[in-house]
Amino acid sequence: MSSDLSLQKVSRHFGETRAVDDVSLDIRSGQFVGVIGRSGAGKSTMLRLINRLVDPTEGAILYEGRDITALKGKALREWRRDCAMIFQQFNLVERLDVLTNVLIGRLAEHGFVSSMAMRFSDEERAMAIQALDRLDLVPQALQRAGTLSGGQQQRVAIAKALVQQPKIMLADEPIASLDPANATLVMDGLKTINREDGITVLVNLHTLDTARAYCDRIIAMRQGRVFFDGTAAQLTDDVVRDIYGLEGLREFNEAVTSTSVHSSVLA
Ligand SMILES: Nc1ncnc2c1ncn2[C@@H]1O[C@H](COP(=O)(O)OP(=O)(O)OP(=O)(O)O)[C@@H](O)[C@H]1O
Repeated sequence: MSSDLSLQKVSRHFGETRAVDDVSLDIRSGQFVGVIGRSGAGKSTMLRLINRLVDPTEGAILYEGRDITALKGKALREWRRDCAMIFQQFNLVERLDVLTNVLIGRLAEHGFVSSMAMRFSDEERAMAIQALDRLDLVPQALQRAGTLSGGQQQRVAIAKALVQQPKIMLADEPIASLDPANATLVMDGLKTINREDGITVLVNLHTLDTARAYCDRIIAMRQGRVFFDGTAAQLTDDVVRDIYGLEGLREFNEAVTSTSVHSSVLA
């Protein structure tokens, strides 16, 4: 298949710490993949490796057969546009309005001068409004981003990522700071984009039932390694207990009761 993402024996060490340790994965285009694991398991580092925010110590990452770890300059900027990143803390400019924040997602397409002036075409504005509409945020378009709720801000971040017209969306704990209702809206937004646009989604999550509710495939990491890679149905409590021990199962279940979200898309 031509548009697969492939991690081949990828490791990233920070001093003595093996944040990601000999990970090999093939991710088919259009999959919705959840990455779970305890704090420090290597989830963020794995997403950052794919987006090239960090470079691997060893191994290769291929996309459509091309080694993206070798990209530089314009090619690297294009790769970062192709794999949009969403962060736990939204990464918006709070003093700017929502529409402008979304349009900032288009800057990778602009030259230096037009970027500095933040000049956008009518077509780009229409694209941004359409993205906001898909996330039910048109009424907030002219509001300052900092005045929105956390869940709304995260949906703005998704709209901003959408106007990049990415092939992959990497979401690093996108619902960790949100209440269950807002978490559901954000996960539903990601799922809709995945289904309607065929964008591959890789999302780091710390709750099992969110991963089970939304993901075609769940990857569980522990100490930088992949310990489980399968479907939600295969990730039974028994498997979780084998992977993380009784304490791990309890920890996940506690997280589930405090922040569980349920998919309205899948309902
Ligand atoms: N820039 C860095 N410098 C040094 N150590 C790092 C760096 N980034 C990550 N690490 C270490 O690598 C390991 C994996 O961290 P990572 O953030 O990828 O885990 P995680 O599973 O995403 O955890 P969390 O859920 O807490 O974000 C941890 O031990 C962390 O301290």
